[in-house]
Amino acid sequence: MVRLLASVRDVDEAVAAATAGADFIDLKEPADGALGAVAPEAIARIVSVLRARHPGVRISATVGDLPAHEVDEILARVRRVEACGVDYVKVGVWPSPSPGPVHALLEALAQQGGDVVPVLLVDAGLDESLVRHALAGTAFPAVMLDTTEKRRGSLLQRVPLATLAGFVATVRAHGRMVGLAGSLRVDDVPTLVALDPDFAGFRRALARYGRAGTLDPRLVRRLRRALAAHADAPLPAGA
Ligand SMILES: O=C[C@H](O)COP(=O)(O)O
Repeated sequence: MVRLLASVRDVDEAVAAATAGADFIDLKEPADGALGAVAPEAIARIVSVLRARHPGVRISATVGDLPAHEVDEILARVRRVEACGVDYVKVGVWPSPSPGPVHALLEALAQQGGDVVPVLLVDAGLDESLVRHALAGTAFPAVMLDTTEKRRGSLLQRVPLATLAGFVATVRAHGRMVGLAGSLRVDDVPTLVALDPDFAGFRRALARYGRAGTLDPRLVRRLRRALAAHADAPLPAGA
C-alpha cells in the first residue's frame, strides 16, 4: 500500500497525524513555503514525543526553502536537523537555468552521508538529469517530487502521468524509496495508488482553512482509508 506522509508543524499536529494513521510524520512549517523549516529545538521536542508515543512512525524534517547555490548553508542545516534525531532530512532541489549548481548540491549532499532525501521541485517539469544525479551512487534512501506553486493544481495535473510512472519505476529500479507530493487531493488517490510510489506526501488535503491552517486528523483518516481502498488499482488508459 502507498504509505501516507503527513506534513505537520508542531507536536499537537504530529501526535494527531500519527494517531490517525500517518506512516511518515514530516516536520515542516507550511506557512513558510513548500519546504518551510521548523526550528531545530522544536524538531527535537517533537521527535522525543513521537518516539515515546508512536515508535513505529518514521520522521522526516525539512531544512527550509534555499536555492542550490547556498550549498554551505544547506549542508549546515542538514547537520543541525540530523542532530535532532529524525530518520530523514528532506532537501528541496530547485531546477535552475544552468544545471551546474544543482548538480553540485546533489553531489555535496551525497558526500555528506546521512539520510538526506532530495525533493525535486517540478513546477517547470521533471529534469531527468536531476533524477540521474540523485540516483548516482548510493547516498539517498529515497527521492521525492513536490511542487512549490500550491494553487496551480495537483502534481498529477501538472506532470504527465507517463513521466511520473517513469520516475517511480526508475527510482525503484535503483533500490530507493520513491515519494510523490504536490497539492495532492483525496480525488487523486486512485491514480496515485496506480502509480504506486512508496509514499505520498500531503499537507493541503489534511488541513482546514488552507495549507497553512490546522491539520484535521479526520482528513488524515479519510486519506488513509482511501489509500487502502484503492490498493492495486490499474493506471488509467494512455498513462
Ligand atoms: O511533503 C509533502 C508536502 O508537505 C505536500 O504539501 P501539499 O500537499 O500542500 O502540496
